[in-house]
Amino acid sequence: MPEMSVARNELEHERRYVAGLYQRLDELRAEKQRQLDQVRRTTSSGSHQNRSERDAFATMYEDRLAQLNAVDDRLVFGRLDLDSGEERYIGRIGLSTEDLQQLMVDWRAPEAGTFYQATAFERMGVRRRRHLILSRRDVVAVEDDVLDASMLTDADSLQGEGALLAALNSRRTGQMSDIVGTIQSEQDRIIRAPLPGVVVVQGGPGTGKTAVALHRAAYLLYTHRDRLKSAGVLLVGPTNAFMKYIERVLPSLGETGVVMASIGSLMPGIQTVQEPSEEVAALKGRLDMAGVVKQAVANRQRIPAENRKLNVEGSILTLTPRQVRRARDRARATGKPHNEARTTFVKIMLRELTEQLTEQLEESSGAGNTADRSYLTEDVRTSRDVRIALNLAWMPMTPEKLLRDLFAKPAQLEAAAPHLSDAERQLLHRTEDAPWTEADVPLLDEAAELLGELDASAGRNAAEKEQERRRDIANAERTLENVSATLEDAGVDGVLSAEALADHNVVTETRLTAAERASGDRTWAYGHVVVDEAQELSPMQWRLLMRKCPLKSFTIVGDIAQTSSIAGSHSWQQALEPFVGERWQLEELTVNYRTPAQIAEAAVRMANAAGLVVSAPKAVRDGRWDPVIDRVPDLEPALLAALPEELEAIADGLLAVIAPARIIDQVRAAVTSVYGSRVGQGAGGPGQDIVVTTPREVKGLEFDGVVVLEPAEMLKQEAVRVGDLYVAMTRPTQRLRLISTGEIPEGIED
Ligand SMILES: Nc1ncnc2c1ncn2[C@@H]1O[C@H](COP(=O)(O)OP(=O)(O)OP(=O)(O)O)[C@@H](O)[C@H]1O
Repeated sequence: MPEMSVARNELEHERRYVAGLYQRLDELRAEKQRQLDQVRRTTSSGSHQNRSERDAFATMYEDRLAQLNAVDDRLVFGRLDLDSGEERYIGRIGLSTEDLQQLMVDWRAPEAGTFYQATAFERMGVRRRRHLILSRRDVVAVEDDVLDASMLTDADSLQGEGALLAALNSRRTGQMSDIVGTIQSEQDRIIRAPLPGVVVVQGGPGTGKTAVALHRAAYLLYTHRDRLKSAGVLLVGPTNAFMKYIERVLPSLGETGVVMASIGSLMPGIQTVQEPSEEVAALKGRLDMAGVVKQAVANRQRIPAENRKLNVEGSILTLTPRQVRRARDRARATGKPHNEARTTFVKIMLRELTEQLTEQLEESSGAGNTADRSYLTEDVRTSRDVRIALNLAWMPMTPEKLLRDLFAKPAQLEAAAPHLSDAERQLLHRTEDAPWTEADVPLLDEAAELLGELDASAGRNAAEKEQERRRDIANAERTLENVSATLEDAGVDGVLSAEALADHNVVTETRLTAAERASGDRTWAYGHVVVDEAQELSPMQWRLLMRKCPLKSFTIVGDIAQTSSIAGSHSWQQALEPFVGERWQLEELTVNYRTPAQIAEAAVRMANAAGLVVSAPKAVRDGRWDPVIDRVPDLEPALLAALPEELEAIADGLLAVIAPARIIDQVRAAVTSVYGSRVGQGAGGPGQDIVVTTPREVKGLEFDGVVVLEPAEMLKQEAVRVGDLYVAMTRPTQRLRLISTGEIPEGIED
């Protein structure tokens, strides 16, 4: 047969197969919808068990339906032809026929691993790897890697090059997409690394660190469901804009159970802004701030300087410093947090004061008079003087109040941080009504740890809630016992047994509640934490994250060379040593998938000329353009003149104008005056194809075209690092233009 018609036949074959997969997906969807409607129609008889039975099923069906809907786009992307003769299709989820014939394997299943790992040198039983390139539901192309010995190629060559390049060249939308069809083997190794321990993924710009972090979260949830279903996975990124940029990736991989949070939003109920001063952020990020917070709490447990007279219903009692000190020491010895230990302190003090009162009354009314002690205790407890004295000695305290006072009242800061210089204390000073910042979050969390629940009854509520949750789970378990084997629930993998259904139900029940409950609970202990752009974290932020995962199971991704915050890290060793010692493992990503070679090389030359050692990942592709450089007398007219050309070059793709913070407002105003509502912030919103932003905000994002304004200023701003300019120059997927009224930093021009 001529080659062309072979190819056409193959394409036809795949089209038919893929159409069959979609048909099965639609059947499952319809079935789930029907089951959901039925459960919703069932009126509950009102008993707790019936209601929770119904809710458990409704939740399970909703969850499945959401998953089946989310995987519609490019449902399948690969096929393996194995030595055994088996043809194995790889897709976003597993699919089977009604009688349990496997139609497609989930990409995370062990049987799918070879799709990403097999090379011509190490075939792993694979004869041919086929990439299916879909547009919506239709197969538009197939691309084969033939791995048998007679066609031996370079083992390092990229897998599915055509599919990969098509993905890399596609226009950016302001929302990251998954890379599940084209994961490369160095990335796959990291995605499938074992769950325990700390894995650090270091890689230059565009090497897929964020992509790897997200796919790893999905992989871990799939592979270690049993361990992670109730504890959950936390994914932390640098900013809200970044979280928005990546928010669709996990659902498209069929995962909704990950708690995603920016570093500034980790204190439930507290809204934060960026810390306006870098120096303040660095100071608040220092590990010794933990000691300052600790001292501030201790200072709220005060010994009066002298005796104090207290009026209790006309009797005058004496409170001595010695009494307070003894009660304080005994309360501290409980090891409980401040607000909880206060109960002990108050109990001791009330007892002693009641004894004093009893003695006084006995003396005045003659020995042998046995006054009702409980009545006297009440008198002491409700005395205004006593209340004031006990509060002065041991004030109940919220983390917010502690920190507001600490930063607004110089005397308190001096008492808590005598080791700081006057200048440092001055940096921390601010008014009581100042907004919370990202750098405050670890301090608030630290304070919350040391203070504990404000209200003793809050502890009781938590205990009650926990009891209720156990009751719910017990109910769910009874529900499952009641499920008859005839209830053939067609799950994603076809008809399930009653046992599988039981498993599924428990998973669904606890996974959903885990994610929901975890995100509102400051003290939640996660089973795994993924940290993106981790180079920016201050030591105090690390300390906070380490508390969130007592098992110390972390995936940490970042690039030390891109650190732009002065609170951030200079080395992974330095960042992690205080928390996990040497117990972490470094993985590196070496290929730049985002930036064309000409632009990536200019960024590296610039970094090297500025004395920064950067890992220079190998760029996958050449671009059409060298970086364009404009030296101009006036910035704004030059920018406005350049924009039409840039927009045209990227054919209505996404364009970012990155400017130093000093001029960002005027630049935004100038661009908006011409382009109006097309101009957005962050990664851009719907209908917005131009973004005006600072290097700091652009971290982790990417655009088809980038215009960098005043590059020399971005370079100069950072005394020892070129982070900002390096970050800005490595954002484009197609085209870079630099506009400067001053110098062009060394190295950019070849
Ligand atoms: N295997 C792959 N297949 C297709 N696209 C990929 C692959 N790996 C990475 N990419 C794409 O390359 C771009 C850069 O990836 P990503 O944002 O994860 O890089 P990064 O290392 O986090 O970069 P930075 O450090 O600059 O934030 C993204 O568009 C991503 O989808």
